[in-house]
Amino acid sequence: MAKLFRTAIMGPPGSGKGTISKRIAQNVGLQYLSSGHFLREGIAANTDAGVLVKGYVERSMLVPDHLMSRLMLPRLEQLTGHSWLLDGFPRTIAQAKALNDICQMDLVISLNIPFETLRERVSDRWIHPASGRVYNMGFNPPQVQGRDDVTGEPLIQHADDRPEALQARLRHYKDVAKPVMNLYKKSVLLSNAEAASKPLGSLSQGILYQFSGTDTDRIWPYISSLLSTKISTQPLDTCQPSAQA
Ligand SMILES: Nc1nc2c(ncn2[C@@H]2O[C@H](COP(=O)(O)OP(=O)(O)OP(=O)(O)O)[C@@H](O)[C@H]2O)c(=O)[nH]1
Ligand SMILES: Nc1ncnc2c1ncn2[C@H]1C[C@H](O)[C@@H](COP(=O)(O)OP(=O)(O)O)O1
Repeated sequence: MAKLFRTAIMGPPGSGKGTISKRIAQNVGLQYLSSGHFLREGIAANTDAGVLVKGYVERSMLVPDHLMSRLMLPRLEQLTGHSWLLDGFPRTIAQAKALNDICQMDLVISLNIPFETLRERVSDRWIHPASGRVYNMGFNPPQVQGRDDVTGEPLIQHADDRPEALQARLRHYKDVAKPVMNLYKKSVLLSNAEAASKPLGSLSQGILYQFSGTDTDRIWPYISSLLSTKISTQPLDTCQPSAQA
């Protein structure tokens, strides 16, 4: 049985989840799954899932929990035997509970970034809509201004990244994320044996690590060091579907 590592990254819009996830994926051999990217791929390929979620994503609305879980959980079950990192899922307490029912995560990273920093970043954010590649005109500019590095196609700015829209998204994020963070924050001290004997879905978990700051480059070394510690002390794979509770 291999040592597997299951983690998720949380944070408000523009907090650097995508940027940090890319670094984690490069440093630790794990599968990176961004819910936003996954949904957009389905929409572009016109899959059944894509058709179902298109209306929500086009209006920047959250996809309903039952639908989101129905799409994401089978995708994660396909990754049995792999370590993974989730970005954008679970977003709500209902999604976190649904995920808990199939798998217990090892670590949840939460980014706590001041509003003013978020505002500056997103107003400078440009994306390549087809791939979801993200640029920032100061921090990681494209090689050619206004063009995607890989395809050369034009970059766009999201209407959602306007300051008024950002403020509303941030408020919404806080309301929705708080119970999710509480779920991962609560620490129940159990031995591995005790934990193994409980249905996974019933556990609250002390696995939330919060990082605050204004610069991804300053936060990153702490995350990198946490990951090294966690991965080297990780027990053999404990991620099992929960017993039917
Ligand atoms: N100036 C600056 N920009 C940064 C830093 N870290 C990330 N960025 C940029 O800030 C923007 C937001 O970063 P993302 O990684 O897209 O953030 P996210 O949390 O995935 O954002 P959402 O997709 O809205 O949830 C991007 O344009 C990044 O290139 C930083 O330390 N400084
Ligand atoms: N876990 C989740 N639950 C519900 N909706 C989600 C979701 N993850 C993404 N979405 C929806 C919300 C938006 O309509 C769209 C894009 O989400 P996003 O977080 O802005 O992605 P990205 O940051 O990759 O652009 O997908």
